[in-house]
Amino acid sequence: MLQPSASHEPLQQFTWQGKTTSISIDESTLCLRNSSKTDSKELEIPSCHILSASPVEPSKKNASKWTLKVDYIKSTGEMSLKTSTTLLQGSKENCQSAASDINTLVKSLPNRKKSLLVIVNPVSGRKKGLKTCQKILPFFELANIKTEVIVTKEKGHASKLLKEKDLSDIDGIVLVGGDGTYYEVLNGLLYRAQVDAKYDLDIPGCDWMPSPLPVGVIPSGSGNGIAKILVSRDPVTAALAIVIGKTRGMTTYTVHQNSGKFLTFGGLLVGYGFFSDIIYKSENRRTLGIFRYPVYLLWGLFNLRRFKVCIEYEVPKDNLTEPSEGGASTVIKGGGDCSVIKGGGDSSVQQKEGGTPIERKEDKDCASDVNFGSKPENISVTSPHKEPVRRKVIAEINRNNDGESNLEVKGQNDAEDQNRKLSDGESKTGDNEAAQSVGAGDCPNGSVTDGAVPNNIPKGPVATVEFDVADNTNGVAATAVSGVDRKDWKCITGTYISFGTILHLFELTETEAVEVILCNTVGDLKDVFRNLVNPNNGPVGTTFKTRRLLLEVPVVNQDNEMEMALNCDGDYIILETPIAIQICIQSGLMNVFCC
Ligand SMILES: Nc1ncnc2c1ncn2[C@@H]1O[C@H](COP(=O)(O)OP(=O)(O)OP(=O)(O)O)[C@@H](O)[C@H]1O
Repeated sequence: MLQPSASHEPLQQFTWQGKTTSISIDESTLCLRNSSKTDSKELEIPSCHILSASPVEPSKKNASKWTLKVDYIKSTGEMSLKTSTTLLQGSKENCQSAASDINTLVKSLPNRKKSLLVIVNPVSGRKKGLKTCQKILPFFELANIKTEVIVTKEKGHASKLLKEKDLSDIDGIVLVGGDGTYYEVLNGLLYRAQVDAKYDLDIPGCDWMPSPLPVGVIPSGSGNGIAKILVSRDPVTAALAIVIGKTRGMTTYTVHQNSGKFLTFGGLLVGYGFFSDIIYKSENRRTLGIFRYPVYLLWGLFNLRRFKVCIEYEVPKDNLTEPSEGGASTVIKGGGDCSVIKGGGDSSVQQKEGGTPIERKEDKDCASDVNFGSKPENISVTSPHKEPVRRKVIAEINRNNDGESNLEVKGQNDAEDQNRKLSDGESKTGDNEAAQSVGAGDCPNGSVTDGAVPNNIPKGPVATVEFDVADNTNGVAATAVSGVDRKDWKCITGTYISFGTILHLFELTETEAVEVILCNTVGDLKDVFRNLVNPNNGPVGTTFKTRRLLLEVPVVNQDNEMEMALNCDGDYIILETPIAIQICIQSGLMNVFCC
């Protein structure tokens, strides 16, 4: 039997387009050469583009020539793949042995998958998931890739399935759906990877285990943002890219509550406000298909909600991107040894003696308070509200002989102290060395938003300290987030109509940093949509890059009802209490088929 040759030795002589032709194949290329001319290549096909080869009997009984049929993938433009076929005539033996050799070689290619689990969302987009699936399955069959098809029965099915199913015989997942289906698959796979590795999901900022299997996306949703970025919105191109088998790592994020409690994985964008309102509201009008987005976009523009937000973010060491100019934000650069700060309309900043100088940029339009604690031990105190309603809480500090402090809340003071408004510039400072973070859970009915544990407390159970506590009904989030080393962090506080990483996640798989876009004008929003179409349009609103951020948002709507949807990819989760959340970004966690 003729073996495929690593040095392009011809397999056999055939007739191709009327010319005597030799065919050779190695790991990189299948090559047809005109035998009469040396070195004249007639057709070259990358080996990974070959679907399969088969010997075809002559249709006429007495005909001696058989046909070698080679099905392969052809690029027909940028991000467009089609199938094509070439036919060669030869003897029965030549056709059979060449077909067998080609198939053996293709099967041994490292990127060629053998068995795929296909998960179909029958309700995504225009409910064409099953039809789309039927359209693409023959390509996998042609490429001798086994498939197992599972049609989801309800929301959450895909995620649950991937958490539980035996996947040992499967070497790739294909989803037929939209961004929400990708979100489910990603959550199922990454959750499973952490559980298998016995990782505790409630530890933000961990180096998570990557997905054990690559994921391919066959677009069948409404927006299909993920499909567009990875390969194409054309299902055939997407399926053929999976056959070729090239993969890459994808940036993903985890969302945690202030306490560290894990909320979700995600891989496309995360946002609240305008974007999540559109997704959340339009969910009830799925019958409109993709048109629900423009309809609710208009609705959203007429019902714009604005949010006072405080974001603290880590500055990536290799990528010190300053927030773009012009945003309604206040930024403290440098992050010297400053401690504390407090609510009220105008912020006050105190710098510790001998600390790194603080440079402050301020936009006068911004009603904001800013604080940035430079040391992990510092309490960082901020309030996203201009005039927060506050309550006092009496807490007792116990300091043991090793200098460790414990804070115990003893209770709130009486009604006359409630709703006390802090005067501008009023501030408390604590010594950096002794200060400790105070979490939301430490206080009844609210979150500590101001205060630091003074250092001059003698050892032993001692002091009583008063903390100002944000009133829950005001929706002020906890700000003293524990357990985060914020040495190289910055803070932006302002009023925004939305927030998101807006697809840029995909572009930044190598740098480990993602772009955060804060929109504070309708013009910014317009630019965001322009960027969705063409991500190279440049910065929008206030833009910065980071790997990790703490986000504090009030979650009340105008009627003082708790309601805030956090939009994660094509899906959302409802936040029901004032919340500070951590978003941690890690590159390369998801392995995805790409072009
Ligand atoms: N069998 C099912 N019945 C009802 N909902 C399902 C089912 N299977 C999956 N889902 C849910 O359907 C929702 C929509 O899916 P998906 O996001 O993929 O489509 P889409 O919203 O049309 O597309 P896109 O997010 O790209 O705009 C997802 O939240 C998913 O969890």
